[in-house]
Amino acid sequence: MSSLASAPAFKPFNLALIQLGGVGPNKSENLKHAREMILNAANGNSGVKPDLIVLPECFNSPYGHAHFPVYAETIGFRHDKPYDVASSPSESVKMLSDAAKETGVWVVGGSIPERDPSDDKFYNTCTVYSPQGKLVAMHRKVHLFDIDIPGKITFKESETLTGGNTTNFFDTDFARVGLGICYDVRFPELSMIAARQGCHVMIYPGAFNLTTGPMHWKLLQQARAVDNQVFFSMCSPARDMSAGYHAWGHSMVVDPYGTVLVEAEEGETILHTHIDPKPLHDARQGIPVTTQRRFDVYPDVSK
Ligand SMILES: O=C(O)CCC(=O)C(=O)O
Repeated sequence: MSSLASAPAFKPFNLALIQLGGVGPNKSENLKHAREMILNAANGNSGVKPDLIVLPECFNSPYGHAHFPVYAETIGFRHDKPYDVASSPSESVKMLSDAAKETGVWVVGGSIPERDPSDDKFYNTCTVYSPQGKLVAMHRKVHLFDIDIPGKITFKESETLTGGNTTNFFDTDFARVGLGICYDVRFPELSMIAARQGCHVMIYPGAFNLTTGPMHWKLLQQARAVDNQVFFSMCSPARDMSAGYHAWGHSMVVDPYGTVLVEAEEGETILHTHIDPKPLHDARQGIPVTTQRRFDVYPDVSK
């Protein structure tokens, strides 16, 4: 959870999504490659450096409920307490913080399996770093990916994970950014709350699959973008058919009209986009749903 002080002014910025490939069983290799890709992304596109770099869900370990406890790291971050990265027990936190500091860019560190020693539970957790390398925000996936589509895909994150119980955003000098992870996108409440708390952009590291990816990956991002008149972006791992989980890829950025600004294919790539606040302001002015809500008709969602 983050402070509800007024949101920063929304300014133009450059966003880079790393559709990371080659995530395998060796965590040190995964971290090394993710770091190299952050440095590559920070070199920018035609000399335009990004302000914010995003990694995908579960970037330091294979994806699957059996892997989470094996790869889990203690992070120990709390939004209401100062956090010292130098004494963090998490090697992933240290790498992400160093990479943010070295490049001078905001980093949304995808997600990693987290173990919280205070309750001895495991979470799917996203951490966020300022350009000074400070860990400023954290989001634990709220809605666990438990689905069963016979003959296609059965997945049960709740076998080993616990869902987080907070909504989260962070403030930069260019936008207020709301956080979610993958399956969270299916629950409009999370992004609706973030938008009503002043978020301009939603970033959801994610890893849809070859069944639900073609069905819903783009549709859900467009829906959440249009519902809330915000920019919406999900960053996926690259597809690896030799891995246990086949990610859909297709990382993308959608504007507040629902227009897809950029979309990857399935392989490893870095997507660079310029985010211009104008479509957000134009959409809200021209189709003013954000001021036309009838909370008298649905008071249970008015808080
Ligand atoms: O919602 C879906 O279809 C996929 C979700 C997912 O892969 C995840 O939460 O990791």
